[in-house]
Amino acid sequence: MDTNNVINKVQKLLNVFYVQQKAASSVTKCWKWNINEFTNNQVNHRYAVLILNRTISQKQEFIKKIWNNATLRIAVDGGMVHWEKFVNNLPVIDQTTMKLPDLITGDFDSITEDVLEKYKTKGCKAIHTPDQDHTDFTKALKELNNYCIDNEIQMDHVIAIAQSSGRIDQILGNIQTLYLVREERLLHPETKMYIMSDDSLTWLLSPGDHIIDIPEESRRVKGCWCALIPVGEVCERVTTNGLKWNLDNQQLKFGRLVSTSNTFDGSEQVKIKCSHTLVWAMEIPSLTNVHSDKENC
Ligand SMILES: Cc1ncc(C[n+]2csc(CCOP(=O)(O)OP(=O)(O)O)c2C)c(N)n1
Ligand SMILES: O=c1ccn([C@@H]2O[C@H](COP(=O)(O)O)[C@@H](O)[C@H]2O)c(=O)[nH]1
Repeated sequence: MDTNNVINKVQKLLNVFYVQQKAASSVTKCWKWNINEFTNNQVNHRYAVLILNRTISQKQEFIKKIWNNATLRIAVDGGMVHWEKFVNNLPVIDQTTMKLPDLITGDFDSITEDVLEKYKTKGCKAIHTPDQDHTDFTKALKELNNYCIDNEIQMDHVIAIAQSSGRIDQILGNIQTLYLVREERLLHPETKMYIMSDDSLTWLLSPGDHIIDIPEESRRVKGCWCALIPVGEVCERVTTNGLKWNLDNQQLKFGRLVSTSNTFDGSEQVKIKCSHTLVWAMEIPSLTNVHSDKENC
């Protein structure tokens, strides 16, 4: 075969590859979000829980269950101190039932030395992540991924327990971590990543179609909030179903329209089609005691 023939053949192969890639990327992706898989401890779902450096504000019963049923438990730096406080505040009989963290990670500038030593002695694995160009949260997810690869397991969900109060740099930094999970493939692409803050869950909606199962309580409790926020980029086109204030092929953009204080219309599912990435956040009242006085619909 002469050189021209070889070049022709390679070009044809490249064309086929290019057409296949284009076809694959033009297929709209559809994501199904069923948070009951971890909020209600449904069996057969693998998830990891991380405790970030904020007070744990969810109900004790909820945290006990989600923590003990997790496949992997990580305390991130000062998160370890909050976890210890949480356990010490439980009735004595419950304290012994709490599983230990599998990993304690971080640059260790917030955890106290005595707490770190105490849990190392109890057998928890401590991983020092000193890099100062990434947050301890981001680095903890890298360690989580290493753990999954080493142990040949794949998580369905990863839930980081934080708070949307206090330091605004940390609040936005945590959203940045959600973006890094996708952009830098910090986790397996099928693993869904959430931030749980007080009585809400936040996650990223990538361009495509999304079907979110709405827990019964979020539909029933009057004024349960949800939001669609174009944090990382302008979202040129958004269409929704299942919200009180639906969008119809509209643009979401800071300085123009941002969908905060939206709520559900009672449908079992919310459907969202978005051309660009959005931050989705929703209230799940039973996670905390704060809104227990809210009216039922
Ligand atoms: C451009 C730039 N800005 C800021 C920093 C500093 N920085 C970014 S992430 C990080 C580590 C933060 O650690 P974390 O434990 O997540 O938060 P802390 O409570 O220690 O502030 C630091 C110091 C940087 N490396 N580069
Ligand atoms: O106010 C805060 C402080 C921290 N976080 C998150 O927790 C981790 C660990 O924090 P350390 O201060 O290093 O213990 C940090 O990376 C943040 O993701 C927070 O959400 N709010």
